[in-house]
Amino acid sequence: MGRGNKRRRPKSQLWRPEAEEISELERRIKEESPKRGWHPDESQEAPAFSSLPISERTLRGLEAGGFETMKPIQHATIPHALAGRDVLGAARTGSGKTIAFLVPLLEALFRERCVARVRDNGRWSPEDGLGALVLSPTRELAMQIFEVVRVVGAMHDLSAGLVTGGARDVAHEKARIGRMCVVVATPGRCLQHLEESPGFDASHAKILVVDEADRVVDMGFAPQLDAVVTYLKNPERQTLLFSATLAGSSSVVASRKDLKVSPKIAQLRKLVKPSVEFLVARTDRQVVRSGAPAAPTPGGLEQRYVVCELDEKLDVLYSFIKAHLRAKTIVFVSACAQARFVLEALRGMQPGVPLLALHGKLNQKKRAAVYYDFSSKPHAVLLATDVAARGLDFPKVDWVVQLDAPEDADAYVHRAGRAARNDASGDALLVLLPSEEPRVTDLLATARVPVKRLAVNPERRRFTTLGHITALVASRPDVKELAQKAFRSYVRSVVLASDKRAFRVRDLDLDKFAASLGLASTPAIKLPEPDQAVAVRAETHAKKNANRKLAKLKAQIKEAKAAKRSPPPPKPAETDDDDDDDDDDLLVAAERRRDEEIEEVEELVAPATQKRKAPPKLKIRDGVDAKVLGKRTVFGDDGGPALPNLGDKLAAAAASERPVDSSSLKASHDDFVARVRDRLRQSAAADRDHERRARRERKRAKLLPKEEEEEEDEGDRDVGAFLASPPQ
Ligand SMILES: Nc1ncnc2c1ncn2[C@@H]1O[C@H](COP(=O)(O)OP(=O)(O)OP(=O)(O)O)[C@@H](O)[C@H]1O
Repeated sequence: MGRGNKRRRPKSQLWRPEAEEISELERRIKEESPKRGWHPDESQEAPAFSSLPISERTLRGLEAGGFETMKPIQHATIPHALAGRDVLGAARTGSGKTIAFLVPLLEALFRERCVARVRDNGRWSPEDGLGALVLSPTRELAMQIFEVVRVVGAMHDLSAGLVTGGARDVAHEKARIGRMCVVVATPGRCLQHLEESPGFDASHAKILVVDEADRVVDMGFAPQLDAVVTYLKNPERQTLLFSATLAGSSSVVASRKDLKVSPKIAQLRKLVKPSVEFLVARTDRQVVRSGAPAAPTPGGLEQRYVVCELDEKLDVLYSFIKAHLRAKTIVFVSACAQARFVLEALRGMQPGVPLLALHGKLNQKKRAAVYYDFSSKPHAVLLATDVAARGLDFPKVDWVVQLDAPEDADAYVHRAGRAARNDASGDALLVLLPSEEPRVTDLLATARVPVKRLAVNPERRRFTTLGHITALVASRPDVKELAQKAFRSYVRSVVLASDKRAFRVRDLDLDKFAASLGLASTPAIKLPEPDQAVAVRAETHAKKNANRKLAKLKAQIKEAKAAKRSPPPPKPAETDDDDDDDDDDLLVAAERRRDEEIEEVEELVAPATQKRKAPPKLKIRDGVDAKVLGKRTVFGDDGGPALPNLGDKLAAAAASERPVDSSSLKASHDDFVARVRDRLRQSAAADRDHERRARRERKRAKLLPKEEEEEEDEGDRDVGAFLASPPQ
């Protein structure tokens, strides 16, 4: 239930008569609404929310959330949206877009439903079904929006529901969704309810909001969005589209004319009226309706990049973490398997800061738990895939480290935008391979991202994660399996990346990379030819989406047959995995696109009949050269050696943990490597057996239906909330 319920008093004591308030609001909106095309002056400070013609209920909700003064994007868009206009709003990450669309949404429903009740003039009312639909590309972002609805809408008599697919029980949602005035949803699950839930009527919905609108298109949700819109039949519908990169980084959209030509925008263009107000917040103070290029990342974000070899990345990360123990850091990697492996690897080294991982292979319950856990911790490291990149508002993130390069400038902007939110300061560090540097820095420069190269002092590279990781992988078959998966996932992400000028597998030293993950041999991997990568990617998606239901049905039939023949296989130890074949999990299919493609392509391109190349032998060098030992990079608090005092202090602190004497280090490392090599040889055969068994079990486990996990989640979380009191 909404917070407003606890403090409810008779309305007469709280509010003046609604009819009176509404007619005054309508009068003010008529008189005070800006002209079409208006945007705030550059010099104009954004005023308080109380200056807007909005209801006391919304004002109190805003006050309760600590929102008094508008942010530039709110100042620019809310007056237009209050006047009932369609809005296309673009502003940097963390600049307050959620409230920019929630305030007009709550106001429109308040005025509509009360007017409907008072005058019975055919406007929307709760009896008409859904009043407003908010679509977000990811579950986490939807959860976050829903939390803001609960705060800002706490004084309104509106019901609100969160519908995001995944582990939730569809039947449970179906029973309730028809009673919701406001639904915050992911596109896949929303469409499913529109198609299947008889009580869910969106035909009178007054408002459609699409948050992270470009991402919705990027993630392949455009067809679902189109399908959803066919259910919204109200000709008076108002549409609000928001995004951080709609107009920002890689594609500058400066006018309505550009809206027509940009293919990505063209897909969204259909959703809004031709008269849409297009507003871009260029800086923290400056809002323009059209205008010159500006950096798409927050002004308070210090952005740097370092260049290192692929096999040095874990050393770089470990050194970074040790130097920033009192920071809250998000580390982006390109695939779930990497997040899981790096988590295990770092945990064993106990760097002295809580470690968490957020990726698409966690079930929804765990993802929510990690989200809240990381949000509440003052210092922690979160290993994340792009699932966490868009729109998530983790409080006070100091650093964003992109350990694997982003696919493009938009992805960079969204990842980096997890820090320096809401006018705070923050730092972003991008780790690039030498082969990636020229192209990626070009892309960032074109997108006007001000990122500076950081020269890392090689003198400060002294330690390695290799010894620990090799021992860990040798002693833990489950971690070894993760390392192999991480290896394959990373390599495939490079092969399947669309920008071939930035990402080329031939530039990678795969043997060294495998060794840096503690693997005795380089895992065999069958890859599509580079010129087939795009086709493989597209085909994989099409197949996956088209065949989900059929695949599930087939799997169930197959499983039933197998059960008749033999007892069920033991459940695999790994319990985090979401079931990729979950029929209801439409969102995750797209959300995990990169990761899932990676998993699926493996099946597509490595048929059992194909001969595999024998994996090369373990490459542990006889001598101990700097590369094999790895390098420890010591960063100062500013991310590099720019502040020598602090950097030296940190280096000394790190050095005090482990001796720096290079000759004794070399001798003990030689000895260690020899022992590990013996152990590896002994365990290699056993590991191969284990791998085979695990692969078989995974295949069988994938065929198991998903109901068990969904039951576990049933009732764990609200599907909806009545913000103040249930609609009459
Ligand atoms: N008017 C305001 N006054 C104070 N704080 C605000 C205001 N509006 C938003 N915030 C805070 O700013 C932060 C960022 O807001 P929000 O998540 O809406 O940004 P966003 O633009 O949607 O970001 P992203 O592009 O990453 O989704 C939040 O913590 C929010 O509580």
